[in-house]
Amino acid sequence: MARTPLLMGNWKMYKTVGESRSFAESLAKQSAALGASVEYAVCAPFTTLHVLRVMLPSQVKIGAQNVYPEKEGAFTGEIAPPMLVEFGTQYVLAGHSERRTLFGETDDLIGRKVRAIVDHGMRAVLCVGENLTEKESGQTNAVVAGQVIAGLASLSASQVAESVVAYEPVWAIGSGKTATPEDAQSVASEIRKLISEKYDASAAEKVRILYGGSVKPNNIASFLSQPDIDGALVGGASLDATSFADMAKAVGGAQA
Ligand SMILES: O=C(CO)COP(=O)(O)O
Repeated sequence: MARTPLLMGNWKMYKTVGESRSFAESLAKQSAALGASVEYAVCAPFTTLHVLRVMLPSQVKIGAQNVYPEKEGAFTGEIAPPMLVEFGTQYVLAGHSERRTLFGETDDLIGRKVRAIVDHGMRAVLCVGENLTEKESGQTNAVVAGQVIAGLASLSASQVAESVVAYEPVWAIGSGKTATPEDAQSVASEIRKLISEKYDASAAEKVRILYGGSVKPNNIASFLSQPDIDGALVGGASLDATSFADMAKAVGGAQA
């Protein structure tokens, strides 16, 4: 069964409401680039979700970059899953490497976030990836496997099937260096094999695996043309509407 490709932007801590409005207006003018065979989403700062929901072309879904794994409570500064649902949020990132390294998120907390996202009817995008030291010491597959197992631990096979795993080597994020498409494919294939072993063949067949790390309009097709890579999670190159539209065109081409 064919998996629908997913082009997902991660805006990180960029864009005010005014800047988000400009992005949405510009992308709306280029919406012919958003082909029907691909799914699109933008994971934006909480403060911009409303304006994006109202103004983005309807093909582009709304995603959040973080969530706290409780329904409500005395957790100053945090955002609860029902608050995201109310905005029409369909995807939520969990375990981005910046959250793991800058904010000390553990595999245990990330697993609880994934569970909370799914429990509230949204789709989790579990981010995994090795750092440079781990890559150079040949630990990539072991590190990624540990993060995948812990992140998805509380989900059933059918919930895993509906989720997304984003393989983002830490050394490739914002560095201008990418994994080779072949290396990214090899890790994606290992992730799929692991999910087949831990859950079942159907979950492995259905779960979407994205590559992230210095993806640009001129290299995205080389990743999407790999058999186990179903899309891209894009930081810097997703901030500009024309660049987003160019990637949409390239993804449509790669899947044609
Ligand atoms: O971290 C990323 C997406 O989540 C990747 O960022 P860049 O595309 O800017 O390298």
